[in-house]
Amino acid sequence: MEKFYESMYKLVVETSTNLPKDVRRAIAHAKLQESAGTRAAMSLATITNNIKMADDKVSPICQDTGLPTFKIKVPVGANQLVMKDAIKKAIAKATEDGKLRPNSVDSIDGSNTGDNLGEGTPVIKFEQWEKDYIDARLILKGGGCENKNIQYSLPCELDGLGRAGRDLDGIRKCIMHSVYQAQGQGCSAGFIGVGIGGDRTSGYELAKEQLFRSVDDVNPNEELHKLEEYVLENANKLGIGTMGFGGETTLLGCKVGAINRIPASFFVSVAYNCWAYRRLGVKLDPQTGDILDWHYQEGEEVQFADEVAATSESNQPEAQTVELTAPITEEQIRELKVGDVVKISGRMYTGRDAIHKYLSDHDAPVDLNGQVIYHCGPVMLKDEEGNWHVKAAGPTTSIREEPYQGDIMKKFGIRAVIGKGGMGPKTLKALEEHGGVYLNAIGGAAQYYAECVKAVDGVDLMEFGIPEAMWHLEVKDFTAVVTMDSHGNSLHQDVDQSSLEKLQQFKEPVFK
Ligand SMILES: O=C(O)C[C@H](O)C(=O)O
Ligand code: SF4
Repeated sequence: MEKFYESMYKLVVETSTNLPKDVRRAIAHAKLQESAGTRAAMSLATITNNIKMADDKVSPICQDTGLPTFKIKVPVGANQLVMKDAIKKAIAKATEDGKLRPNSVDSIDGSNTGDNLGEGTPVIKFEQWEKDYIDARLILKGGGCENKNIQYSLPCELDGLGRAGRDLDGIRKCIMHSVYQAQGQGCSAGFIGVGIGGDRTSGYELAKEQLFRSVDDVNPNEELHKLEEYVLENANKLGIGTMGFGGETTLLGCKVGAINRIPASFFVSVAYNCWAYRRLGVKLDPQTGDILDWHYQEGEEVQFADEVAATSESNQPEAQTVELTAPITEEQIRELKVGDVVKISGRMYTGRDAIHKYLSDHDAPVDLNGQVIYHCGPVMLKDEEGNWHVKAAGPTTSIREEPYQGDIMKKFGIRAVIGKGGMGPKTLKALEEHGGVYLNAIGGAAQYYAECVKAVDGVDLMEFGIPEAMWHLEVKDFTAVVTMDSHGNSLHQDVDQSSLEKLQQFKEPVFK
């Protein structure tokens, strides 16, 4: 097994940096559905540029490299303890090399272990089988989409769809609802794995297991196959679109599995995966640990080309492109409207969960008056001279900062926040009162945004760990879309409302 460590390192790096062929095809197909010049087309162009950049630089597709989860099938007699040790070593090395973000955080005191190793991380699950080779699969599922997983206990009442009973049609309603409730926050367009039955634990387990299926496989169970096709076709009529900006494609794949349940329980569990659907697998020699073959590599390879990700004014007559450099004035902010494209140059500060909590009851380490806060937890590497470099830096889900955001903007005079997925009514009200704007960046486009960062000028609050610290970034032409303005408009509120209306057309029974 002398090669097992090396093989696991390769698996981790490939999974984080090179999107599988089946996923690329689904994204390429989605891109064809969108009309040129729309926000959805612009987002998808950014996404495909980003996939290519990650390829070229062998760098993380998205900065959130998730909770590494390995599923390993072994022949009888294979030493699982040796494999576990080698996997942990490979994870620590990939973290040190900037291929994974240090993502293992103590749940009580918030400290980051720095190497992705810790109680419960990574997740490694072994299973014995009769075959004579090892099958190792890895999924890197980020937190934003993980937070959009949902479990239904039937019967239940669902927004827009009414009663979901204990039958195939009730299951159908739950799955349609799961796509609606995710909106754009899990970096749509997404993939869902659905587990029917089991208990709360095994139901979710089964849902995640579905994410290891190939995007283009055909479910051998005829009823489940029909359900998968139905959901894929109809979820795309909800109009949520890429990043929740509206558009033709909301869902890229739906896979459903079923296991038995006990009479009192009837769970439908949904695992939501973002477009950055990073899962790969290898077939290994059980003696040497050498890679014999890679999974998910069948079919055509889509190579995305560099392209200009632009919105044209013909589709959004009122929209404008505005260049901004901090410090920004209230007057400049009040001129912005939902739909405008903003290009930021100069300074911005990262701040996510720990920083927002900190700022709510402390002074800021820097003067934030007129400044821009970026909801981002980057992958950073320090060079030999002690200088920091950004390796991946896409936005994180902003709604988690909803309890703090408005108050913090007012307290420190912050004029713009950048994130993804939008924020709620409390922030919208604060933007109006204070003169602030919310800018939506393209979730998962971590290479694309890392390229906009020209220098790292400093860092504060490093005690929170790399993803949570306040990084001072010097950026050039950092592009994002105004989705909440200072006039009370929110694209997120509008898309949520219109998709709820569209969901209602799926109320009537389909599967008897
Ligand atoms: O943690 C992050 O950087 C992003 C997260 O995956 C998210 O989608 O919010
Ligand atoms: S930021 Fe988006 S693409 Fe990245 S892990 Fe989170 S949900 Fe996925």
